[in-house]
Amino acid sequence: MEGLASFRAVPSFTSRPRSSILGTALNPRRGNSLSFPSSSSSIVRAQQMESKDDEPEPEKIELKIKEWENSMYHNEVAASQGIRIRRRPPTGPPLHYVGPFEFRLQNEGNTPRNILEEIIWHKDTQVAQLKERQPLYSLKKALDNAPPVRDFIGALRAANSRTGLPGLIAEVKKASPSRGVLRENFDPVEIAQAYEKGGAACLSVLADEKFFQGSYDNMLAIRDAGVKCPLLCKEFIIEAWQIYYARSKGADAILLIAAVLPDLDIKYMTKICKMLGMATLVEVHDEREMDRVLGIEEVEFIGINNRNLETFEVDISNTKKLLEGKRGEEIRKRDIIVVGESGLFTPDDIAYVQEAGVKAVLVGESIVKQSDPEKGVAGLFGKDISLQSV
Ligand SMILES: O=C(O)c1ccccc1NCC(=O)[C@H](O)[C@H](O)COP(=O)(O)O
Repeated sequence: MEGLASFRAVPSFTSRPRSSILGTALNPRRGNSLSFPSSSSSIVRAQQMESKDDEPEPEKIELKIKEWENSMYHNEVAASQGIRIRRRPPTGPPLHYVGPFEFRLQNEGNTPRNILEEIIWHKDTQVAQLKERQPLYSLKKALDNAPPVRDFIGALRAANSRTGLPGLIAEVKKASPSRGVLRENFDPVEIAQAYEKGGAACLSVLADEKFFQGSYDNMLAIRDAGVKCPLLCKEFIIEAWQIYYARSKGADAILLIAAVLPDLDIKYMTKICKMLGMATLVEVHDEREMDRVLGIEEVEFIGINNRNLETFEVDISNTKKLLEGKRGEEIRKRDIIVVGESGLFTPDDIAYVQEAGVKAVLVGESIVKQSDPEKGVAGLFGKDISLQSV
């Protein structure tokens, strides 16, 4: 069950349908025809093969080829579902792929189209390195020593019934690409304890280091300090391996972003989470993503992000828009818990998304920036929602 490679049958070159956007070239090593992305602006460059001494081992070449095939296949499937984020830079087939030639796309370039794509490309490289250090079989063993899983969705439902307000997922976030550093004096445990005292039902802990200055150690430290709120590992998940990793660090829930993951990945990863007793928050931003996600029967927990992760634009009316009409009806019928995410600052904002139909909210900036985050929670809701209050 490790990653996509073993989950899907990787289509062979001969059996794979060749769409009009695919170019072809001869693969002398396999004696058949291969496909690589091409466009009118892409010029394929052929170079002389390096000397024999420079050649990597055949197994490594094979692995690179498989990775590249997978990534091309992923991009095709993703694009057919309207996903614009590419998993890897479109550098073309790996070196030695086609015998004496190295193919490389030129004008497509290695520049990510937006911040989300940049994050995903970085994540892809990072996960590959982490997996080498700790393969899935050893990670699975580590789960025996992981702290027990807590009921994330149950905690949100309980908070919602207790206060009559959306259950709060309070975010432990030092920085973000759109806002820069939010809090200089950042003590994750202190902040988590303050949120809990203030009445947060659950916490979201940023794990990404490069773009959010977060870490898995923060999550573990928060758990070790005795914080009882269930924890969402706020990470950009692209492989099943990351779910096991998050669990080993004490996560009770993970986030899957529909703008990044094809339906089959969402389905597969949701099943893994269920098996591990974890909750899966599936995040959408537009109608198309919402419809895709509602088409996946395993999904029971949906986040509507008011922030466009490609442009950073924030508009809380997005939550209302995606919950109107048939979509809202379906959500209520299936008793799916919806979380309103991002850009929530005032009691009026909370009332607005509650009116739209959310049972929970995910809030970072407005409360993490307060000198006293416990009071920040009360300020956000316009009243004390701590356990002592009700
Ligand atoms: O916040 C960003 O700049 C960002 C950029 C790229 C990908 C994700 C990003 N943020 C994740 C989130 O949506 C928020 O951390 C979360 O919903 C809380 O939002 P806020 O209350 O506005 O801090």
